[in-house]
Amino acid sequence: MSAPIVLSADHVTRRFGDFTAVDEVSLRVRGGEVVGLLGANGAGKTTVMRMLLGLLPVSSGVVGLLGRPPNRERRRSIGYVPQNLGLYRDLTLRENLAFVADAYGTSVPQLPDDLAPYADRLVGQVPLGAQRQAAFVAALSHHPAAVLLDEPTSGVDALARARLWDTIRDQSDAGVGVLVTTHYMQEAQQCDRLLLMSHGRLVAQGTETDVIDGATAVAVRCEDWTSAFAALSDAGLAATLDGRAVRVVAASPDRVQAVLGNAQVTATLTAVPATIEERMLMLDRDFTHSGPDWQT
Ligand SMILES: Nc1ncnc2c1ncn2[C@@H]1O[C@H](COP(=O)(O)OP(=O)(O)OP(=O)(O)O)[C@@H](O)[C@H]1O
Repeated sequence: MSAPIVLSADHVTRRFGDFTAVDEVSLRVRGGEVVGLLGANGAGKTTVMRMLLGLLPVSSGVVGLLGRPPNRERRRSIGYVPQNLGLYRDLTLRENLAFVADAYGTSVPQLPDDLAPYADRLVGQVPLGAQRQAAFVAALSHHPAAVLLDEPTSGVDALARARLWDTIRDQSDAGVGVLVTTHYMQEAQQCDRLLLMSHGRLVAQGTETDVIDGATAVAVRCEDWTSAFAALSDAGLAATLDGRAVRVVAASPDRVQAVLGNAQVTATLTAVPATIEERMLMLDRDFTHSGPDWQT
């Protein structure tokens, strides 16, 4: 039997004045799964999370927390780490944890060993990685059924990030449903399922293979990679640089060849599978242009 649905949205829309920040989004998160919510800045991810929690009213549609409309009581069964972490900056780490335990009526959680040196420091005097870890401890202290994490590892080093992901995996192994936003594609690959948002809409979902959906990018190999990159960018193509490797999405190899030819840059072109990030870029361009310039 499948695990229960802990978070749900059905055709949820949120408008701010004339602006539609979230447009007809439907999603489900079940206990035990880690679902990644991806999208460019401003795509609507935080707004979705805040509506799921009932912290922001929907303009239309229905959200569910543990199968019912969100309310204060059901929020007590949820852990939430917002982008700003939600810690009180005028309290120490230890005081923050005591405060949260008091609010939930639970015992004060044990500080992990690596946080012990910071226990009695004010939040603002603690490195960001330790703040994030403490926010996790606080959000998980009452054994929630679902956890919402808004860019939980932003700005922390690789080791701290790996630790936080260990904690996320421990939670899902224990049956907790996790919805997590991230800008790190390596983290997206650790999710069981992905939801891609662009301009308020859900534009793709499923496994990494599902969301990439066979899309390809053009890899450009040439000596003069700086001229290649400049010419492609000047022509309005979506060119990216990874070291000296130039790649282009949403453009045919013929179009890339034509632009490079005009700029008198000699290059070898290969169609390669797109990454998640490139797929997101393509879907964003599909929205902002009338269509991908693949055909042009
Ligand atoms: N209270 C508000 N009033 C007006 N516009 C808002 C409000 N909250 C969010 N928005 C707008 O809604 C859009 C979606 O914002 P949201 O914070 O959900 O995006 P996001 O995908 O979480 O972005 P980021 O990755 O930068 O956190 C943005 O254009 C934002 O400016």
